Amino acid sequence: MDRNRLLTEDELAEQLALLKGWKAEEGKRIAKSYVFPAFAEAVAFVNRVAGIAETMNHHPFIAIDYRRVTLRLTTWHSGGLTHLDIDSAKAYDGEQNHLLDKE
Ligand SMILES: C[C@H](O)[C@H](O)[C@H]1CNC2=NC(N)=NC(=O)C2=N1
Repeated sequence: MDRNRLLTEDELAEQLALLKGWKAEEGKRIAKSYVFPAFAEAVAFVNRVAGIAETMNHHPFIAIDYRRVTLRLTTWHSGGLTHLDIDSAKAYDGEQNHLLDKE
């Protein structure tokens, strides 16, 4: 399957239903905010996200606002949302759960 192909609205709705806390923005991006107990954990999470992004060669927009990290995903070369964005969101959420396990 071509993971660079733009998702249809139905595909996007289906995929978002499988993800927790990710919201579509103008049908072109998906975004999620994660809140951590302290700034240091927020930064550690961003470093994990960076490692995943490099491995997948698919990079999110990242905002760190003290303990809140907001990630935004879109596939630049496709001009919208693809399976690459969904795959990335799942990978980041996996990292997040890992962090929660630690607490
Ligand atoms: C050359 C390199 O493969 C491309 O620029 C990659 C890098 N990371 C990327 N990240 C995202 N979100 N979309 C892209 O189209 C993309 N393309």
